[in-house]
Amino acid sequence: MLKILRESLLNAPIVHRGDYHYFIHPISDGVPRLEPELLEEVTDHILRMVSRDFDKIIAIEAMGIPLATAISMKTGVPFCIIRKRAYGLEGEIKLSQETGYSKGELYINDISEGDRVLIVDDVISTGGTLVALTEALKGVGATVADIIVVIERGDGVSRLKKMGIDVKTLVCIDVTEKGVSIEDIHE
Ligand SMILES: O=P(O)(O)OC[C@H]1O[C@H](OP(=O)(O)OP(=O)(O)O)[C@H](O)[C@@H]1O
Ligand SMILES: Nc1nc2[nH]cnc2c(=O)[nH]1
Repeated sequence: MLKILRESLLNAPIVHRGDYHYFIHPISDGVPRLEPELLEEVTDHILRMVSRDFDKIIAIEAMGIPLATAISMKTGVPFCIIRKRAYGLEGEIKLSQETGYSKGELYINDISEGDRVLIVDDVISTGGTLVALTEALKGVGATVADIIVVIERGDGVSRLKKMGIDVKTLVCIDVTEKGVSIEDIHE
């Protein structure tokens, strides 16, 4: 299982973003092209790992979007995108995102008290993005049914665990300038 994901990660090129070794992969970048077989392998696996008890899917721009689209079409559940630009709508919530290589703002719209959400994203690294997002959702009064992230690197998952937040991932990798190695695959 997860054969296409595993092989494609082992072939992922690495570039430098400052001191950060950034891997490039179809699921996390859309580059090189995302083949439907890989998207299907990953989203079918996600649906086996999560509870089906959610009424909204939340995707973080940009690379949560193809995952959320596929999951939405398979489940019939709508998705909202946490955007990197403001719309100025009533009730919009702004949060600060900090990753290992970037800082910016994210904007939440159309999530309300009582919503049961599935959060989906491509990568977790420092966990900065998910810490900010889960805190904002708590403020809104939404319930997080599950958080599922395809690729785990770094200590973000344990950082969230210490806060009492469980993040499920499909694969845990290590990244050096030589490339990606697989530490654990959650089949
Ligand atoms: O755990 P963290 O250190 O917070 O990193 C994880 C975040 O980094 C990537 O987002 P990025 O802002 O690069 O967006 P992209 O999807 O547009 O590549 C990824 O999609 C996560 O949202
Ligand atoms: N594509 C990609 N996305 C990331 N998000 C956090 N770290 C990374 C990384 O190394 N590569």
